[in-house]
Amino acid sequence: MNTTNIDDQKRKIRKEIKLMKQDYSLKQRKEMSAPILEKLEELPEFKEAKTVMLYWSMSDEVFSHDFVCKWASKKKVILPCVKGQTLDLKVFKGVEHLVEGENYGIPEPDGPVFMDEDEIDLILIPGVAFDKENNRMGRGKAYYDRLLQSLSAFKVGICFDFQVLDHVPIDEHDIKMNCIVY
Ligand SMILES: Nc1nc2c(c(=O)[nH]1)N(C=O)[C@@H](CNc1ccc(C(=O)N[C@@H](CCC(=O)O)C(=O)O)cc1)CN2
Ligand SMILES: Nc1ncnc2c1ncn2[C@@H]1O[C@H](COP(=O)(O)OP(=O)(O)OP(=O)(O)O)[C@@H](O)[C@H]1O
Repeated sequence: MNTTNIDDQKRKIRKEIKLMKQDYSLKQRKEMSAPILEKLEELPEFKEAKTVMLYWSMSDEVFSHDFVCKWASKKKVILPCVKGQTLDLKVFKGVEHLVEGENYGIPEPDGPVFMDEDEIDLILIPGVAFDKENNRMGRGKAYYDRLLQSLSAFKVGICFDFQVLDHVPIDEHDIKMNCIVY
């Protein structure tokens, strides 16, 4: 199978998942998110982690805002910042220090870039779809694929249950998760 074909398959899945997500209100999404985040908190790798990279959820993802705030007083919490084709990492210092990011307007920390990538013990990664073999597909910009190439942290994919498929198409760049919580 050639790459174009895989990109086509991914595009089809992104469209299908997008339709399923439209069924949920913010209230429902928060209710669906709580038990997923509780599972994450039970993971030994999360409990032991001192530095974690989380994400500030967009309107169709597992709701993470309260989770980020909750854990920021107990662990060093890093968030991704869009910088051209790549992601910068910055330490979360509170909601009042979030600014609108470039391109997608996702809130991200202001302040200096966090350079100690090796210090990150665990990284929580949202995605459009995952499969039982721990494969992940994202929004199609390969931001996380590029970032993960240089990180050795424990990788946890996170999504709603309807986003776990039997099989997601993968190409040579895609990096597997260590586990998925949903
Ligand atoms: N919460 C969160 N933060 C994140 C990511 C993410 O997936 N979730 N990212 C993970 O990479 C990076 C941002 N990447 C993004 C890539 C695409 C789109 C997006 O809105 N895409 C449109 C269609 C594409 C387009 O605009 O051409 C869409 O999905 O509808 C948003 C963020 C860094 N921060
Ligand atoms: N490390 C990489 N370097 C250069 N190009 C890449 C890399 N990883 C993926 N690509 C290319 O970028 C495009 C998008 O990749 P892909 O569909 O895997 O992104 P994604 O994992 O869904 O997105 P994201 O990681 O942003 O959530 C593909 O055409 C892919 O071949």
